[in-house]
Amino acid sequence: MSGAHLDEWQRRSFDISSGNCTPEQTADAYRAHILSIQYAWASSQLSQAGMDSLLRTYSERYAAVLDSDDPRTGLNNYADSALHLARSQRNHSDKWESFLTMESVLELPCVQRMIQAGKGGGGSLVAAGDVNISVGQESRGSSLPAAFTGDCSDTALFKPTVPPQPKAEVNTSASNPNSFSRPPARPQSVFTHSSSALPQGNPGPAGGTQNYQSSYLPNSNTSKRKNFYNTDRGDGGRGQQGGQAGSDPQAGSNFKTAREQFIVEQQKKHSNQAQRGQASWPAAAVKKSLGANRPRGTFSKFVSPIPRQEEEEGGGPNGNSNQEPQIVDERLKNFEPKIIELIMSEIMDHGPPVVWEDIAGLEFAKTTIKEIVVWPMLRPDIFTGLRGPPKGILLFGPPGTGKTLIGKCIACQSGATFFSISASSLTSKWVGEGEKMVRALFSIARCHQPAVIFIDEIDSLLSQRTDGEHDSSRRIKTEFLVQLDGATTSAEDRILVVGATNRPQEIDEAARRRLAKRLYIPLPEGTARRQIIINLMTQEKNQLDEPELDSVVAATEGFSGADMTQLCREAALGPIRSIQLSDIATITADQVRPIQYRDFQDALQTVRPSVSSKDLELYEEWNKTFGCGR
Ligand SMILES: Nc1ncnc2c1ncn2[C@@H]1O[C@H](COP(=O)(O)OP(=O)(O)OP(=O)(O)O)[C@@H](O)[C@H]1O
Ligand SMILES: [Mg+2]
Repeated sequence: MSGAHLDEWQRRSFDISSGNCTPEQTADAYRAHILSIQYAWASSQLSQAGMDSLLRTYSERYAAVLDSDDPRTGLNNYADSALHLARSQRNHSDKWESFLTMESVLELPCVQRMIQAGKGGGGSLVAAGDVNISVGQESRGSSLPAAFTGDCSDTALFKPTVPPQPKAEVNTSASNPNSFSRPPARPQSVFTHSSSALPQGNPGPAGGTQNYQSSYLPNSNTSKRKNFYNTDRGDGGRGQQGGQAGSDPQAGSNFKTAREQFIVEQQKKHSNQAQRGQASWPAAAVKKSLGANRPRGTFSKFVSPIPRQEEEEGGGPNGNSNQEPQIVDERLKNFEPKIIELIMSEIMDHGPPVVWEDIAGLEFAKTTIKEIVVWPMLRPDIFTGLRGPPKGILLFGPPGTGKTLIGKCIACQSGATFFSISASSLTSKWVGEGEKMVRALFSIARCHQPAVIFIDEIDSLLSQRTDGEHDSSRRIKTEFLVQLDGATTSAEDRILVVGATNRPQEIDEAARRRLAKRLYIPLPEGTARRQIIINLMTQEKNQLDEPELDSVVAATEGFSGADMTQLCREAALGPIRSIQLSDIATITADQVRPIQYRDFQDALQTVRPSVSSKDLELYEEWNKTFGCGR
């Protein structure tokens, strides 16, 4: 190779090995390597054997970058996300149809140009600035050039309403089975380079539309280069059309670009399905393009709307006896597995079990929640029509009064699928992902009915919408309101949203309306505080008698449940503090003295109520205005 060429090669190799390259840059560098190898061979700077071996190595590396769905090393994931972003525009409407029909695609100016070029014969099908999709020459017996036929696999992602007619004449089932390129999820020729700034040249080897020509290549050996291109055209043709082999059958005989392989497989599948009278190849294309080989873990059933087995056995989506997973797939097919996985990880199975008796006081709130959550879940047949439970509950009150505890209790006692969602799990740095998460959350909840979606600190998610706020958080809120309103849920859906907050005044008024049952969770009264102490003290050795207990209860007026817990913890440390330092290493657990009244007195010196009376007034006020308590 020439010096300039080698310098360039060296620079690119250094870039790749530096580890600082993005997958796109790595792919570009490999692509450039491949071109350099071809040009070096065409210019007699490289032997045939050398070219074969180098080409194989670098094509494999390039294909690995294309196919890898690791976002740090591959492009497949990128395509996956991008395509999902595009597809998510469909929202929940299963009846959505893309405007991309066969007719509308045919009317596109660039397609018209290609058709014209194809009809004209001999002319270039693709202009220099045009995209990278040509895979060969005009298909025989078809008015469409093969370039366009290949492109159909891309548009198939948007499910054209008119399924493309099978084109048996371009079926290339006789293609080389030894191909080492896997079908790419990102359908792009290995040799594709779409830069319009580069001079137009002949298509590169293996049928790619490579228009790139290195400016520093020596001009010698023009005839060989020409021959090379002719050879490779033939080679590409072999893949696409079963045409004549190139002058050197060894050259790239095992090589097929990832895109070629992809198209070949699509066409094969397409013609098979056409023979069976089916037209489901767009779905197959989606599946292929989105890296179906990715390990999906336990959530695989949500990903693929049409299982591969079914396709190959000839059963259509309706011909399967296993109907239930199909329905689940249908409802979740618009969501990325990643998002579904994230939401599923928020399902709370069983934490430490909490029973209603663990919650001291709060009788009204507990009864109301049982009415709304537990009974309707048990007897949905009775709780219908006007008796139907509300779709949303808001638990509000000072900090530490047991709102989260109630949430945990609902999780354990309701028998519903319990999603415990934090605002942070619904927000994402990716634009558009936040609202997708919200949509996915409700869709998954719909699939796992009856379901309770518990959102702690809901104020951070549904605070008042302001002009200055970030657009994405605004969209998340809007999506949430839409979902809460049940516009996309039917009346029979048994999904309950329970929000908890200690800042009810910050909640958006639209959200407030949707959380119809607003329950005040106040500071515990005397009996509740007493109950908390008894509950906690039964687990410990203590010598607290009734009058002492009464005086502790009296001394803790204004304490929240959390403050009471803190007081008991502090008092429980009293016996430990009374142990001599010299004994602490040797004393047995039995020798630690029981907790006594004096420990509580000491603890009361350090533990103070965490809620001020001024704050309390605000809650009381809000409860009077918006609360549903008596
Ligand atoms: N009514 C109660 N009965 C028993 N324990 C309680 C009660 N209220 C609070 N606690 C105790 O206080 C701890 C904190 O309560 P929790 O986390 O439910 O408060 P919260 O109302 O969610 O507070 P925040 O608004 O700050 O989130 C609980 O783990 C529990 O130990
Ligand atoms: Mg809480």
